Amino acid sequence: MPMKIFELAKELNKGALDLVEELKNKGFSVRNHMTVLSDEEVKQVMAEYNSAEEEKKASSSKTKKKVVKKKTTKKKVVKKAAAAKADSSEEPASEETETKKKTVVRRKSVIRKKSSGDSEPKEVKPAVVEVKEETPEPKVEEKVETPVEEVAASAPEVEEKKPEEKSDSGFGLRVVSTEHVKTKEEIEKEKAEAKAKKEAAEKAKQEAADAPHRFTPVYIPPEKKGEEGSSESSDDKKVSKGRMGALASMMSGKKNVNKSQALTQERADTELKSYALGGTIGRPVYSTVKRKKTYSGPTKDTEITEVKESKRVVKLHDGATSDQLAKKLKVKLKDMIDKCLDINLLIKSGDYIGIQLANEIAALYDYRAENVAFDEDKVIGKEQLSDEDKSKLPLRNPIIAIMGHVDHGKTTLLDHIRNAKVVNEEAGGITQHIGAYSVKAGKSTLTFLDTPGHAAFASMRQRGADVTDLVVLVVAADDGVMPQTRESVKYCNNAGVPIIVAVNKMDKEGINPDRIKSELADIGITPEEWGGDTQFVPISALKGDGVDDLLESIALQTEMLELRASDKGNVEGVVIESKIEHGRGPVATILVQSGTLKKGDSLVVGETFGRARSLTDHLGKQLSKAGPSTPVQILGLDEAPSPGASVDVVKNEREAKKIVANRVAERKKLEETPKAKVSLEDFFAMAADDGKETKELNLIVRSDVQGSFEAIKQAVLALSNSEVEVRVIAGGVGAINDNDVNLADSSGAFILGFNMRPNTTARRLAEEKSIDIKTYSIIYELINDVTLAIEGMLDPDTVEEFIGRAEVKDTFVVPKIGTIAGSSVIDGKIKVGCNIRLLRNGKIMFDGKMSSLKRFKDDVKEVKNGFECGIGLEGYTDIKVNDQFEAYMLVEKKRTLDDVAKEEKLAAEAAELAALEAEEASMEARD
Ligand SMILES: Nc1nc2c(ncn2[C@@H]2O[C@H](COP(=O)(O)OP(=O)(O)OP(=O)(O)O)[C@@H](O)[C@H]2O)c(=O)[nH]1
Repeated sequence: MPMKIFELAKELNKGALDLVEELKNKGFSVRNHMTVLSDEEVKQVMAEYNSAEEEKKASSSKTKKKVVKKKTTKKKVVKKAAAAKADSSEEPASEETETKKKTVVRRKSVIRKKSSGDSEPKEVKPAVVEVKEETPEPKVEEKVETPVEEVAASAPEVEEKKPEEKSDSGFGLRVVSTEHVKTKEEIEKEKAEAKAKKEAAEKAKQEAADAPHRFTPVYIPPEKKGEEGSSESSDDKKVSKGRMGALASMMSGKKNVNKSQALTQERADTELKSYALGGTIGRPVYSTVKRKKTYSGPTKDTEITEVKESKRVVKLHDGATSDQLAKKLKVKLKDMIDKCLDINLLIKSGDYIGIQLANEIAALYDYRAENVAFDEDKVIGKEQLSDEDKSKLPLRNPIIAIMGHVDHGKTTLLDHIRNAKVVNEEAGGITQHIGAYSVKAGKSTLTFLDTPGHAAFASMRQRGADVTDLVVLVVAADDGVMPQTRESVKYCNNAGVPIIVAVNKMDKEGINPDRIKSELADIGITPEEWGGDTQFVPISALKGDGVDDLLESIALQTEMLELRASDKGNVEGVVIESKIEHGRGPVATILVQSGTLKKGDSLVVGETFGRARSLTDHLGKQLSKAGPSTPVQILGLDEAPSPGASVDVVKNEREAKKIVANRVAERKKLEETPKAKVSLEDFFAMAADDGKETKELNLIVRSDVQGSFEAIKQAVLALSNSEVEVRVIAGGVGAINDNDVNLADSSGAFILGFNMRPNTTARRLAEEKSIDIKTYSIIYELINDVTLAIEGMLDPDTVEEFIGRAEVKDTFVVPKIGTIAGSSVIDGKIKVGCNIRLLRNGKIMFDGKMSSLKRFKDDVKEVKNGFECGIGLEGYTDIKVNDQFEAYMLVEKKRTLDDVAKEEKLAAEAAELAALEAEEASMEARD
């Protein structure tokens, strides 16, 4: 019965397509599994199939043996493969190679499983698979390189079996070759060819062995880092590392890219963008990527450029703070401070440095400081004369000041000179109090500076001394050298002003002029008759005795000084006194020091300016001009100038205003400059260390208006007490000037400004002399600071502070130590180092220091109430049972002015009581 192939395959329990293949091989004319086989064909196939089945059964035992054999072969292959690993590649004909060759052949075979389901194919399959597994892929590739003839020669077993299988296996297990199945002849031919090739290869190999050695490139994997004997250079490593790093970055997606990679990426992005833009504008837009220029090797030698000499200048307006200076010098402040120490200069942040000092500091850095502040001298046109030029100038009248202690007769002497000499000689004239006047003494004319009253004496003295050529030191013969006498001497020495001593009150009885000479000689003023150079003139200011001699001596002495000044050129002067008079406005007495002041001149006086509308001398006479050493009173200033202020004549009012504006600006700038805060207490801590016998607080007070000056003066003077005397030795209305600073320097006084600041030159001077100036705008603060200063000068009170009491219970004598009192603390505590009193029935037996304090045998620091202890006394052993110890500490307590006031009140009351008692006693005695 005809059947379709797939039906027959089903019958035979085979795959339809397999059957199609088989039938094709057997020469059946079949196209596919749907091909219909004729009845005969079906029978033929069935017959063949059955005979094959029988044959298969009969040969099943034989097949098993084959399998075993295959297994053995496999084991052999594995073993040989392992052995081959150890063998060198120089043994191409080894068994391993044979196995591999087999493998190569088998790789080209497809193993089909018999559909009968018996165990045989199952056993075969793993066998083949195992062979495959035992032959790793890379090895197969290696074997591919093996000459073909070798493969052919070494694979006879498999190849030879193929025809057998084909012939007798039928539908059994078969190795189906996808390639052409070679015939015997072909195999023989191939063998012959392979043999010939092998011989040729061996011959070539032999020739190669005989030939000279050739380098064979061999890949050596990179050695591990740190491995010894690494042949890889560091550069190679770097490159390799770089590449690997880049690769790693790419793999990880990290942006760990170098500059060039970044640049490339940037370019790529830019390009991408441009393409994107191209979509809209029709063409790609390229932008230039600026490549950063990098230094790629030596080009030019680097030259250190020196700052030109002309540029090594720091320009300062009179000065600068240390911070500003460091900035201008382009150095760190800390470095500058350190460097300044090299020149023994201690500066700190915020310190104001004047131009001179700034120049010194700048020099440390090869710079120089240039003052670019408004050059007043240049505008005024001041000239510095040489000594030779000065010696050619005409002589001028001497300026004389009178100094001395309170009530020694200064005013009396001045009055006498003025009344006797001025009034008498200038008959009919009415003397004007202008603070200075000139008198005739022989051929000379002497100009005396008036010193109005005790209160303002210090101020006038200071002013006078600074402008005076000679000082008459008045010393009362009945009183001798007193504090202000010494102070005057000190000041004159400091200013380099010669002295003539007027020994006054010679009319008094019981005086001892030699005592004065002796006392003054002790402070360096030695009389001529004692070998010194100071004239001592005995006078009586009250009676006028010796005054002519005094004037004569003054004239003589000043003649020797050869005082010269030009009556031409720039006018220079100083303000002696100033006030505002009702109806006249600001009035100032000026002492012309150089040049000739003319009526109508434009003036700059301190921080004010104006025109000299009128010039009046001390006799009230109007002058058209005033030459050197002439005191004149002027009207026409804008404000009342400060005493001591300098007077300059300028071209016109415009220039005067310019100068004044600059001075005001300077002052304001100074006010803004942070100043080191030093309390008056600090000052006095230093002053106290000077070891002065008497405690005096000398002050120089400058204020904006006379009223406040007087108020301040009265307030601070009122703070004087039995221990500290407050003295206002100079001051008044006006800016703190050079003279104030000089006076402070010589007298150790402190400068206080109330609504007043130092002028430019005074500030510089104070800086040079390290004089601290304190300024206030509230009187209370000023008074408070002075109070604190005084309190700082007061000796502290030592007060007793009770700390405890103990009772003696027993006494012991300890060798080398002495008597120890076994005591019980009954109040407070007993402390080591405290003072201790021994009381016996209330009587003080000992008052001193404790030598030891013990608890049992141990030294202790303190023993509290209720505990027992052993007490030893320094240098005292007579301690008895029931005695009491009183422990106390001596504590220093700062005293205040209130304390002093109370003490003084108590002292006054006690003195009054004592006086009363004394009076009563005397009355009783009389009765
Ligand atoms: N006996 C006598 N008394 C004199 C003489 N000179 C001054 N006096 C008196 O001493 C006192 C003080 O004289 P002043 O001239 O006021 O002394 P001062 O030094 O100017 O005093 P202050 O201005 O307060 O510093 C007055 O009572 C004078 O009369 C003198 O030569 N003989």
